[in-house]
Amino acid sequence: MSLLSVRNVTKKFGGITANQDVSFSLDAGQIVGLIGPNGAGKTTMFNCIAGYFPPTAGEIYLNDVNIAGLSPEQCARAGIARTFQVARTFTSMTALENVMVGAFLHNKNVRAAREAAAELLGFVNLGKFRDKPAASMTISEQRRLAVARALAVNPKLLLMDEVMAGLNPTEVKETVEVVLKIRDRGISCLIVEHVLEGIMPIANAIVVLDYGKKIADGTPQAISNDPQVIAAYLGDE
Ligand SMILES: Nc1ncnc2c1ncn2[C@@H]1O[C@H](COP(=O)(O)OP(=O)(O)OP(=O)(O)O)[C@@H](O)[C@H]1O
Repeated sequence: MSLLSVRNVTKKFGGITANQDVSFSLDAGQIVGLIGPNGAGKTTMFNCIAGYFPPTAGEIYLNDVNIAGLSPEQCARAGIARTFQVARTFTSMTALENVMVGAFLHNKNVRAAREAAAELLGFVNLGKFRDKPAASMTISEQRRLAVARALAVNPKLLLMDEVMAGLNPTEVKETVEVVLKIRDRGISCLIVEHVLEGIMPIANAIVVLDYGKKIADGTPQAISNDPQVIAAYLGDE
């Protein structure tokens, strides 16, 4: 059985159809990339999966539970965590405190939350920032901090929205290594990304959206050779 199964999801905002009859699935232990041109509906799909918007139609199964229409907190408790396109770090708080915010979802004990947060900071290679304000970190470091905070809710599935955008090649490599470590920890990853050199080498599958519709779904190699994908997206890279 798939971990995540998106079934015929449509999301409309008034007259705009941001997602139209989109279906795809992701198995446990997989990294799946969600790509497509600006405005294709990628973030909207994330928002539907993570409970920020109810889909207008369709179902979203996490294992055998239909989570479509649940609140963000209910989705988080069901096992879905996410990062945002613009990293929402609390800049005046320390790195450790930022991650503790996530840990408190399951752990009301401050000491246990602090220990879990410290472990996760080390996991994303930010241990040295533990007691430093998030404002002192680079964009790349703040994105990994947001990843650590999302991991602190103990997800089965992590949704990452453009964590590699605007990073230099070294930073992209560091982020890719963290994504692989997350997968190796048993957490599946669904990643919206325009940085194809980051996502293509590590994804089990790529789902391509264009004008709200799914136009392709397959291995990175199959997607790279798909004429419709090249015309809609890869052609103008
Ligand atoms: N809250 C909203 N209200 C109205 N329209 C919205 C809302 N969110 C998204 N849209 C519209 O839905 C469409 C899809 O947008 P979305 O942000 O999901 O695309 P995207 O693929 O994530 O784009 P990008 O790569 O630029 O982030 C766009 O036409 C957008 O204007």
